[in-house]
Amino acid sequence: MQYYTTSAMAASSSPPDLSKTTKLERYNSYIRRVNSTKLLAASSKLLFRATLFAAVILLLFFTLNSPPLSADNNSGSHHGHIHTTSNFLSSAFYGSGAAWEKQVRHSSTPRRPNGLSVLVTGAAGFVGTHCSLALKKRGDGVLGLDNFNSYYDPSLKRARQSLLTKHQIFIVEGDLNDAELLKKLFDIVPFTHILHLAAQAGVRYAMKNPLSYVNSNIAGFVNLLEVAKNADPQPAIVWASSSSVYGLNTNVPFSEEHRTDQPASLYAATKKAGEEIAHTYNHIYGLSLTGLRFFTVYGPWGRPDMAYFFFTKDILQGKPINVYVTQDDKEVARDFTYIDDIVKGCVGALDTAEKSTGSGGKKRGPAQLRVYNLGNTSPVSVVKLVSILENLLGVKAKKNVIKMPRNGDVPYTHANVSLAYKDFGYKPTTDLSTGLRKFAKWYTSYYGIQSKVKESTNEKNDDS
Ligand SMILES: O=C(O)[C@H]1O[C@H](OP(=O)(O)OP(=O)(O)OC[C@H]2O[C@@H](n3ccc(=O)[nH]c3=O)[C@H](O)[C@@H]2O)[C@H](O)[C@@H](O)[C@H]1O
Repeated sequence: MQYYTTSAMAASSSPPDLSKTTKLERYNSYIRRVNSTKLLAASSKLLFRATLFAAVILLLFFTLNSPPLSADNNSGSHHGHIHTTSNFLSSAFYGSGAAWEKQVRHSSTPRRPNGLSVLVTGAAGFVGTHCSLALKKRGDGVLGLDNFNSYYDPSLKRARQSLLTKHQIFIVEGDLNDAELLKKLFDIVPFTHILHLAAQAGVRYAMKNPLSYVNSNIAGFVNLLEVAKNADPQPAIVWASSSSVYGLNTNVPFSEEHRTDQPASLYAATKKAGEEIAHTYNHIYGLSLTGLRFFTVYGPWGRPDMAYFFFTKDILQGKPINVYVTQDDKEVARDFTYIDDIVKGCVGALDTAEKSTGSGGKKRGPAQLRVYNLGNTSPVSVVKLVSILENLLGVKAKKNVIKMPRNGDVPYTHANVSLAYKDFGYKPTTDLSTGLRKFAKWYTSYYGIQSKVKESTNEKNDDS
């Protein structure tokens, strides 16, 4: 517009023609009017869009701040989707509402004198759920953290969450690698302890998705330790290592001073890395750290990726199962450990954990660093496990006995637990038949299966 005016004036060499000037002025004023109308229309469009955007954000904010959904949704894939969204939004929105903060505080507050205030990572997992309930029952404050990933059916995790909600335990939906979210939690609550159970579990899956192990068991753990070391007060940390760190060790029963430098799977290697990382954070920052080497934990609300669980499912559905034997046709065996015994071990470790000595990222003195076996001290072969299940379920299994593939599995585990016994009275009391009966009862009731679990078997005394 400016160009038109200037060039028109510059082109005129004769005396100014007033009628032309007036026309020009009229034209200019017309153009200005048109422009200002356009501007008004554009800005009201912009205003409308901005309002719409703000409304969507507010809607999201309130949706994410509402209390956890009851957990009876059976659609696994949906949960996978929710998980992605809330991870993305967790620190920006989920962790900033007043209602959300109130839930976090309420859940973490102990209800007994000198009660602990524990952040349980992996709270919607198998061991996490049981430990959270046990701690809450005795009056400790418990806040859960879980990313509800879809490694196995997330509807089972939602059902566990529902159980925890009934007991006033709140689970924050977020990822270990979300440092902002973790910091926020420590800003709100001065946790005395972390029970760190979130991990990428499973020995064989490590060949399919190796990076998920690095992401959760190494990066996630370091992220948690970074936040914990900067917290003031620093919490004491008890965390899940694994029997798999013994790898190819043939010295039995496995004792804490045996070698653990021959992992047979990437899973084992990441758990072993966790133990070394724990040493570093203890050494530099004075964090109190206790690693618990769990031996093949089983029981009600268990993990569907574990053999006892999917054997039960397949036996009941009449599907064949693969029973591994070693390359020289020997039976493969595990020191299967019942969940209630593991819970007692976790609580014992928490109760005897000394305080961290540092604060705000600075060490003030030497701190406690411990590692314990938590097993059953009584290995049982997989062949025997299957026969107990057949007996309990009253169904004959279709067994394919095959040589163990090269998948990271080790042939045998057996725990020596005298150290845990000495330090916090750990003493496993549930044999495999008793524990599997409890599992089978839960399984049939949870999945609504008519099959009646036998009240007693003759297996009780021949497990070992
Ligand atoms: O103690 C641990 O630290 C680990 O315990 C658990 O690993 P594992 O002891 O390997 O349990 P699990 O997979 O149930 O296999 C049981 C047995 O069945 C055999 N097995 C398995 C599959 C199959 O198809 N056939 C079979 O014979 C198999 O060879 C094995 O002998 C946890 O999953 C792991 O997260 C970790 O915590």
